[in-house]
Amino acid sequence: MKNITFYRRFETDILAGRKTITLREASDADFVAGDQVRVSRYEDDVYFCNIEVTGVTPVQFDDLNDTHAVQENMTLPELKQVISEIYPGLKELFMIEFRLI
Ligand SMILES: CC(=O)Nc1cc[nH]c(=O)n1
Repeated sequence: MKNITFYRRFETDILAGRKTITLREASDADFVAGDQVRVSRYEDDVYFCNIEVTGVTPVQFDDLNDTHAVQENMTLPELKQVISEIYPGLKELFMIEFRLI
């Protein structure tokens, strides 16, 4: 089974179903719809759930919108700030949509 890690601060939102996408650089987006993926925390690799990937779509940083922000349980300015901190200067992102399984 493939694995993906999330920062610890996202764990509660994922488990509550409030965060249903993740925006990743290309090297971290090697998923296709239907993949069942083990999820662990980036900081300590502690497992916390499994997800099913429901879609993978390229998205430009400059095209991020309120729908993406809602899917991340953030405001759009918060989302742009977070992504800018994780991937400074990166314009081409991939939106991985998922559901808890
Ligand atoms: C570990 C890691 O890169 N986590 C990320 C990155 C972007 N979005 C996200 O939800 N989680």
